Amino acid sequence: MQMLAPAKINLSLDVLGRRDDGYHQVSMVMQTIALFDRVHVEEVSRSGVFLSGGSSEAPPDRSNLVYRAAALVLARAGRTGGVAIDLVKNIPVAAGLAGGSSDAAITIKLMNRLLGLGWSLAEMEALAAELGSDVPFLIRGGTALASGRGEQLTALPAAPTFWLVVVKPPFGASTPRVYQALGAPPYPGGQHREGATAKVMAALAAGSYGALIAAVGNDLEQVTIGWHQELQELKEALVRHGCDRALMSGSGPTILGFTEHEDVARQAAQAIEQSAYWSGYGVWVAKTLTEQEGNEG
Ligand SMILES: C[C@](O)(CO)[C@H](O)COP(=O)(O)OP(=O)(O)OC[C@H]1O[C@@H](n2ccc(N)nc2=O)[C@H](O)[C@@H]1O
Ligand SMILES: Nc1ncnc2c1ncn2[C@@H]1O[C@H](COP(=O)(O)OP(=O)(O)OP(=O)(O)O)[C@@H](O)[C@H]1O
Repeated sequence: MQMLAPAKINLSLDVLGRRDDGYHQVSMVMQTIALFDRVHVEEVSRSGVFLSGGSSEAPPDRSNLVYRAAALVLARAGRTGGVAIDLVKNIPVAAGLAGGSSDAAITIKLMNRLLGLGWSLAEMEALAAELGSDVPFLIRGGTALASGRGEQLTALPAAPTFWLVVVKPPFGASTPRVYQALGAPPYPGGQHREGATAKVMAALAAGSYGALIAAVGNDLEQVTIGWHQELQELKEALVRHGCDRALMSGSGPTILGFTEHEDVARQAAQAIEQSAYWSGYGVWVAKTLTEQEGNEG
């Protein structure tokens, strides 16, 4: 039994404050996109979790979120049997695209089905929250509002379909380091400014791509782009090559170019790929997914 695990992007990421437990209070609009890892699971006679595949940056050992998700499901379900899992990585690692979180979410969904556990989506989301803040959203995917530390979800109207040029620099960004560097409020821009999330939600309610790309924003950009000025240049290059807007995803360092047109996305992607200046940068083109499309994957 296998399923595709989609990458996620943040259409907005407002950091509202720092909590006592080391996390930050956030309000963000999350969206899945058609850039996928693949997870294959089957039952085996030996007990335990047997993981293969992965990549040099996400090796198939006990540190892998797929391993941790599978072990958690077996323990919580009280099963003594075993599963063999093969992971094919395509989503870049430590990129701000929540690849590991998506692999973990899909592992929970696959094992729920394979082992006939009968858990509801809400039950799976609760289990997912034990593995990371982004994991619950990836149980359903599509377009959703995430609050709390990112684990409290509210469904939103599906975003109008659009295309993304996804550019991953040849370096990663550590999510805890980025949040730590942001520190406590007040943040530049003012503590009581209207964040991007409210504007993105209004654009989604209106079904307007134009309003949406005017509204997108990410409070963590200032940290990661502050460390890597070339990311600002990359944003400008994507707009120069035809994208309507460019934004960092999650804690970065991946930069997204937004366009309604597949051909514009492919041309912009090709321009970055062929430029010696951006050598070593990984480039993908992906469209947005609805919850329904994610489930078919
Ligand atoms: C940047 C985002 O990907 C945006 O969607 C998420 O906010 C981060 O989600 P994630 O990678 O699943 O994060 P977790 O694995 O839960 O947390 C990793 C670390 O990031 C920091 N962290 C994470 C989420 C949050 N709301 N506040 C935080 O300060 C904490 O230091 C935490 O120990
Ligand atoms: N299956 C996996 N895929 C990717 N990374 C994994 C996996 N399992 C464990 N990891 C570890 O988790 C870290 C973060 O991985 P991931 O690719 O999900 O980060 P990210 O794209 O920055 O996510 P986020 O947007 O949630 O911050 C990696 O540095 C890696 O060591």
